[in-house]
Order: sequence, then structure tokens, then C-alpha cells
Amino acid sequence: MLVVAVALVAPSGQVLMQRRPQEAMHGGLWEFPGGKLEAGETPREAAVREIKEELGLVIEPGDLHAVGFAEARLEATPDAGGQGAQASGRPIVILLHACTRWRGEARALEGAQIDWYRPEALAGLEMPPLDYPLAKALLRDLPGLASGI
Ligand SMILES: Nc1nc2c([nH]c(=O)n2[C@@H]2O[C@H](COP(=O)(O)OP(=O)(O)OP(=O)(O)O)[C@@H](O)[C@H]2O)c(=O)[nH]1
Repeated sequence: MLVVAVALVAPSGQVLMQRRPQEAMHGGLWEFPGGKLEAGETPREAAVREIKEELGLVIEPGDLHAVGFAEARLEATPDAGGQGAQASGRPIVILLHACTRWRGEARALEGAQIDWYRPEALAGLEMPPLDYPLAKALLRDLPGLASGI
């Protein structure tokens, strides 16, 4: 499963995070806006689509800076076909991008709660496990983003 995530970084340096609805997988946790790639999409195309769908913002693919990725296996689930539990869960890879330019005012269009956080505060949020190394990579890249490198 390939997932694209976007750290929107405001001129103040704050980063937009969204909190998944309680009933969803990883419910109640804070994460970067984004979602799964659809068939035929590049990661940047998926990021542009998800940011429009989730927040109503328009971003340009060329304004997305690759920050890093994180990978894991999702927890193994019982096999619905009755062959017993799968030996290991599905691989998941999350590609994090940062973006400092967009058009529009962020709104939570898909039921999630949104808020802006100082980058140093991200590690203190309750997030899915892969988001901790991603937030660390973002913190490392932020000085370059601010100066336009
Ligand atoms: N968007 C996003 N998803 C993340 C992050 N970290 C993380 O583990 N994930 C996981 O990656 C998966 C993304 O799926 P999603 O449900 O958001 O994707 P989607 O919008 O395409 O979902 P849909 O199938 O309901 O349309 C979820 O299992 C989510 O918990 C993150 O920082 N951002």
C-alpha cells in the first residue's frame, strides 16, 4: 500500500495536522493529510488530489518537496478465505512531502479535525507509528524549506 502525505508549512513555520475520525483505522490519531495512491497516479498527483479533497486547497505538483519515506508491515489479519492467519501483514510505504505554497483556506472537508502545530510539538502528538520518523525527517528539512533551498 502506497500512501502519500503532505506537511503544509505556513509562513509562521506551523504545520497542518489532521486528526482521523474515531471510527476509522488509526481513529483519533493525528497525521499528515494525504491518502492512498489511486491506479495510474504518481505520488505528486495523488497529493494534489488528496489535499483538494480533504482541505479544499489547491497545490502545484512542482511545489511538493520530497522529505522522506517510512515503511512497515500492517498488522497481520485473519484470512477471510479460511486459510488461517496471514504470515505477515501488507507492506505500507508512506511518502512525505512538504509544501509551503497553496491557494485557499484550509477546511476539514472529510470529517477530520485540523489544527496547526509548531514543528517541535509534532513528536508530542498521538500519531500512527510511522509518523514519528516522518516528523523527525520534516524537522531536519524545515530550515532548508524556509530559505527556499
Ligand atoms: N494520510 C495519512 N495516512 C497515514 C499517515 N500515517 C499513517 O500511518 N497513515 C495510514 O495510511 C493509510 C492511508 O489511508 P487513508 O484511509 O487516509 O487513505 P484514503 O484517503 O485513500 O482512504 P480511503 O480508502 O478511505 O479513500 C491509513 O491506514 C492511515 O492510517 C499519515 O501521516 N497520513
